[in-house]
Amino acid sequence: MVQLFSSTKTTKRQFQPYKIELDLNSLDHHGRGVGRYQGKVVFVTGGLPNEKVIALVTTAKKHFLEARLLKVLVRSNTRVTPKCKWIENCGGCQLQHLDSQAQILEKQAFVTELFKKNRVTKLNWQPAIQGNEWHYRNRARLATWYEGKKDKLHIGYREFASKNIIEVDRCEVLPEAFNLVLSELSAQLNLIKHKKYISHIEFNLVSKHKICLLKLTQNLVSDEIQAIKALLQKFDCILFVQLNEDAPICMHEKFEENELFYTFDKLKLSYGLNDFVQINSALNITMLELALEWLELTSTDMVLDLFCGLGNFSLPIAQQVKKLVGIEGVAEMVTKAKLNAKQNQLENVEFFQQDLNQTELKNDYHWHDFNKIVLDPSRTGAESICKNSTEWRAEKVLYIACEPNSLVRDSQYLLAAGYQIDKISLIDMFPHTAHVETIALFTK
Ligand SMILES: C[S@@+](CC[C@H](N)C(=O)[O-])C[C@H]1O[C@@H](n2cnc3c(N)ncnc32)[C@H](O)[C@@H]1O
Repeated sequence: MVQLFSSTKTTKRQFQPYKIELDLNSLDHHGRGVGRYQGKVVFVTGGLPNEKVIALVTTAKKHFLEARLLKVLVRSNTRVTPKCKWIENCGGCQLQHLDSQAQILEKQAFVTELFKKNRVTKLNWQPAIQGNEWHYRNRARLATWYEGKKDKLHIGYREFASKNIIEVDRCEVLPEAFNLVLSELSAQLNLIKHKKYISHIEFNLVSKHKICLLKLTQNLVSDEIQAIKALLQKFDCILFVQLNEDAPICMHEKFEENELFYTFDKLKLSYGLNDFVQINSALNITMLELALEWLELTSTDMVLDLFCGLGNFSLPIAQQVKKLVGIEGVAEMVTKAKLNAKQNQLENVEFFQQDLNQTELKNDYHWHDFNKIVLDPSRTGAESICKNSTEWRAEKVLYIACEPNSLVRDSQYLLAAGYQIDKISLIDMFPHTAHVETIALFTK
């Protein structure tokens, strides 16, 4: 049975759930089936397009209802049996009941529809980039909740749109190596006295290492650390601890920080446990290969990599071009990007720190200097930068988007500046989740 744990007291007025029968015709951006009932839009968790269902309304707002699936009356031929036993509650992989190829088509249709609303109809979709459907997350953070009355630490994921924690003993998108650790680690953590100081557990598969990072609100005592370390050693897993916002500390003397890296071809990219890196590392490689192919790089190219992080796109690009300039907002990431360039003997690169909400390039370069631009912003997108695109001379702009609404908004500026969408592809970075990642090439 699913166990739900809440860390907050609820004071909401009691709502009486009620059953409705309706047809569903699309999916929303959370992966919920969408239909109508008595003139109101209804979002049904667990429902799929082309289904007739009975659903339990759990929230009623002025313009919409939220409901959860009770029974499928007419079943979609894309419905499959979910692999995970927590699918109904866990906020992680809400699309597991939809066939994986149908997930791609639904996500593509969702992006197409967003563009269409903005009067963009020519997209030239390319085949989606896909990797492993399961066990693809190289990095995952699990939440904890300490239940004082029972002196029990619960470990799991947050429930959809809630602070509740769903306790899990395995996860289908975690590497199996960590599934083996999870239940024994949970038992071990429950044996220690100061378990309530553990706020999160993060698993990382880094180069050849398995790492478990415990985030703490207060220090554990030495015996507790030793017991956890010994348990993890059984699984060849390395323990790091991090007290609040301090840097993570490795509990194994022989482990060197420079052992945290990933590779692309012969390049070695080092990073720290708190740095941004792509979570699906296998698909990151495929994405980089596609980016290089679409950019059609030559030895005379001058390339600007905006939101460059620690150089994930910059370094592979720099190997093929005359000059690469990377810009990134976080100073520590700029330092890492510079170190990565140095350790790979790349001398045609420069990295600068700049808040890209400002549109002037804060260095010796001008927009006119670059004939190719890469944009890989976070979810809020690159609006300020793209507003400025009338000034660009670049013949190719490659936009990697983790939020389709931002991509569509920013595309309006690029299109107005004379760019066309040459091609677009879905990157299936997070199968079974509602997350939609795309790569789009603009040309002029
Ligand atoms: C999706 S990550 C991409 C990083 C890198 N391209 C990669 O593939 O690993 C977005 C990056 O944009 C940076 N960023 C976010 N907001 C920014 C801003 N306003 N100015 C500059 N960089 C920003 C983040 O620090 C992060 O490194």
